[in-house]
Amino acid sequence: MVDKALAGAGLRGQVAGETALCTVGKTGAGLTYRGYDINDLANNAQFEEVAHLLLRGHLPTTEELAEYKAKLKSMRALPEAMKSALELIPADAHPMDVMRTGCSVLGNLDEEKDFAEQDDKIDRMLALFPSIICYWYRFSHDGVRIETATDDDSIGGHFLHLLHGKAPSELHEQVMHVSLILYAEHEFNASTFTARVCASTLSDIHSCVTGAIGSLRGPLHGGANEAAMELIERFSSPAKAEEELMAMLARKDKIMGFGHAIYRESDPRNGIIKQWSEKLAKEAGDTVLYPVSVRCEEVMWREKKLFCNADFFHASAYHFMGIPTKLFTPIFVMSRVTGWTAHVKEQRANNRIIRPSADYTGPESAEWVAIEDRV
Ligand SMILES: CC(=O)SCCNC(=O)CCNC(=O)[C@H](O)C(C)(C)COP(=O)(O)OP(=O)(O)OC[C@H]1O[C@@H](n2cnc3c(N)ncnc32)[C@H](O)[C@@H]1OP(=O)(O)O
Ligand SMILES: O=C([O-])CC(=O)C(=O)O
Repeated sequence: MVDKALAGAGLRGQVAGETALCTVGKTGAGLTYRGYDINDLANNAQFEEVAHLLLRGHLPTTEELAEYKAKLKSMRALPEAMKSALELIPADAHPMDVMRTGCSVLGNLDEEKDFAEQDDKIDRMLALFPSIICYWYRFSHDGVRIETATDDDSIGGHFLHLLHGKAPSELHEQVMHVSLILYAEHEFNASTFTARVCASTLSDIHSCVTGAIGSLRGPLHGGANEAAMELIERFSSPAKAEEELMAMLARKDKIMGFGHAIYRESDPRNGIIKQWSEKLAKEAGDTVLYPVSVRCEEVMWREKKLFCNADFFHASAYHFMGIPTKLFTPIFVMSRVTGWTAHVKEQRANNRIIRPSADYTGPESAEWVAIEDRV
């Protein structure tokens, strides 16, 4: 990959603040949340433990985890006014717009009146986001009004249960834990920075998260997992994938799910989700999608030294669990809400309004022309 100078466009390489939450690429390819290596977290933890780590500052004890999960579980029911709002959104709406609207509506129904309420508001968003997307999806696509107050043990299990109308297998619930852990936090990425800028004006927590959802929606950020799926499902075999990818590269097309703003040689989340995707492929009896994905990875590295980021193998993994492509990025929201809000808390605890400067490139001075004299 071209080793661009870490300066200039896109604020690359510039330190824009401090955080105790996460390091990205500090030791080469590493990723840590509050000092814990991502491999240890993904291999051993449940997503709720990681949420507790990010939001409460430490890994929970058994009692703390049980209490935290019970609290989240008790908050899964949607308010009637939220259901009415979701029922107004058409089936062809973009699910990330549904998430954005759902979050904003929640800000009206459950306003954060004081920062002392932040933890409760955050927990409610964490508990409600799967309910919001699944209620809208099932109502608009299947014409059913689902009950969202399930007794599922985990957020990922709850999501799959609401989506498919039945409790998930152990394997699928486990993959959801891993996926939600991998997506939970990533330092000053675009959507988190959006949340921090909003927080720096002392705005409310729902505004911070609503803005962050908008930033995550784009295909250069969270939207890449859906774009990656749309790419790989076009290929009927690894050979076909190679042929078409070579043509895309010759056209200088951007290949979604590859490359990264900070990592230079690999994304540590890729190897983890790739392994789970392979397991799911075996379970599903897949002989095309996973081999196609592997060939894409090989070709991109061979030709361009571009590597898969967190999004690429998430596409096939989610697909094997029967998740519709358009719900991929909303799952990212269900996870990253922990990172976003941990950053909002951090920003609030040591705040100064974020307001950088710009190099002016416009005209030096312009002479006023009355409207009737303008051409
Ligand atoms: C969870 C996440 O948000 S991870 C990111 C998800 N996004 C994607 O997968 C979208 C595809 N990837 C990209 O667009 C980019 O790699 C980004 C947005 C992630 C990073 O952008 P940048 O920091 O500008 O990339 P970087 O400086 O490393 O790019 C170096 C060169 O490689 C090229 N390049 C980078 N990624 C790709 C790609 N996926 N396909 C083709 N070429 C690429 C760039 O065009 C650039 O070439 P140039 O110097 O001729 O303009
Ligand atoms: O850090 C970034 O720029 C994007 C990313 O991988 C993430 O937000 O998970």
